[in-house]
Amino acid sequence: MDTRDIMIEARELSRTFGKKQVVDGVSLSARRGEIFGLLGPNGAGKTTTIRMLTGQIEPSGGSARVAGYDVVHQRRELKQVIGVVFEEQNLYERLSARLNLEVSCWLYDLPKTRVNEVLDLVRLRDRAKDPVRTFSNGMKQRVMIARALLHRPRVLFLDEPSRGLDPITAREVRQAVRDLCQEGMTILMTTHLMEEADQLCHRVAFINNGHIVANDTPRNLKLAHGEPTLTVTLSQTGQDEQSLQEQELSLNNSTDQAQLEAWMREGLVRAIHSNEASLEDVFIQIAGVRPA
Ligand SMILES: Nc1ncnc2c1ncn2[C@@H]1O[C@H](COP(=O)(O)OP(=O)(O)OP(=O)(O)O)[C@@H](O)[C@H]1O
Repeated sequence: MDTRDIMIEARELSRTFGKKQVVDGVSLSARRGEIFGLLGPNGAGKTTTIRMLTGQIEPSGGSARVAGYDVVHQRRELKQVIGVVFEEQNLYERLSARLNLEVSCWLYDLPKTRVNEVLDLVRLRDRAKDPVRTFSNGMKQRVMIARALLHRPRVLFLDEPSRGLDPITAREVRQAVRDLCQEGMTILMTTHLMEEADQLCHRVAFINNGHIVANDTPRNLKLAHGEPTLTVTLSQTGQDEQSLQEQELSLNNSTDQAQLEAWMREGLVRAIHSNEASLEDVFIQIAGVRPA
């Protein structure tokens, strides 16, 4: 792989606040066009890691480069190639989406011609004239993403992009993230929603107590650590369809395997469905705690 394709690279990144070690030796890398998910429970160190990678706070140890720039020594260059969207919404509610973006263009000396392009990227061009206060939370989140894209960043950092959103608006935001990735953007996002990460991220790192405890594709993690199960639909001898019942069996458990063989021999099995382990199951198995 061409090393120029590595857009985010952290090596043994650490951060203490007072005596508290909040991030402890985090190493990770993300390639161009990849959506990388940093997953973990509250207080795990996700936001602190993003704040270091975006040059907002200095690491206490280790190093990191984003789009080739050192996050401590090349902060000015770094700011020009990254976009950052944090959780709190800080839009001008009374102004239209377009005006919100134009104000940012004016503040940062960017061409206003870019506004239509970013509105298209987040699929909000048709609502551009409406005041932001009339938008759903998902639409507001997309305006914030649009604003972070005005200066054509190469790497986008999203902290909990769907926190507090209902499932439909969260889906709109996920679609916007996918669209950006199609355009070649590298995205690092934090989330404690395992299903969201599973659907969206090419690669995820589990972080717990400031440590990365796993780092791989969601599929590999589920294959390596997840316990697949079977849902078996049974009918009891001499009874009709009404008395069907479902049982869940583990594929890695010899007692369950013997049970399934016995049911098959007795002709009780009506249907079998296989269930893949969820990323949440894997997280609990590896980290020993729930992700949220
Ligand atoms: N400026 C600070 N001063 C002192 N402690 C801090 C500071 N910022 C974060 N912390 C502490 O560091 C730990 C990790 O916080 P961080 O915000 O990185 O976690 P997180 O994984 O993003 O959690 P959440 O999902 O709740 O946002 C927490 O215990 C937090 O209280």
